[in-house]
Amino acid sequence: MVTNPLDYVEPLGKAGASGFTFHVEASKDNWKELIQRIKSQGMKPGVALKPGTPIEDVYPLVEAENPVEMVLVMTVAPGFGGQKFMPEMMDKVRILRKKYPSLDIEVDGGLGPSTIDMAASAGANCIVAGSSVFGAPEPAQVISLLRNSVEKGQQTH
Ligand SMILES: O=C(CO)[C@@H](O)[C@H](O)COP(=O)(O)O
Repeated sequence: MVTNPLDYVEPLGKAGASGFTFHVEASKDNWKELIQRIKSQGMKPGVALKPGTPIEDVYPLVEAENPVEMVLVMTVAPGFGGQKFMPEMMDKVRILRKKYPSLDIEVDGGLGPSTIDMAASAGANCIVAGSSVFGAPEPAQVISLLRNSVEKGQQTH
């Protein structure tokens, strides 16, 4: 998480990033400008929210005339890898999936073989996984397992 996301849009666009996700908590006054600039750099805009932030805070950004295309539900406090997954965040994912059936919904923090089914069945279709993949003896196997769980979850939504 950065506090001044606007400063990073152009550098990341020029570096070739395909997406740019900013925190709703850090963009209360300039999210419309951020989305416009992200798209003008050819990137897909997403908005993230911290565990303590109500899900309603992202609705205006999803329903805007020029909307974000992904919502990232943080399942740990932003800061570092290796934290414990917060299952109570799945309520946010379920609410979003019901309200926006075709929206990309990402989860980030503590995702791995023991938690992926909770996220996938709640409706998440994009997964950020750090330690469960990079700490695995066979990272490809963990990635396959995560992917299979999400594909299975998608069939029920
Ligand atoms: O950057 C963050 C949290 O700030 C996350 O992207 C975590 O780094 C994910 O790591 P794991 O929880 O999967 O280890």
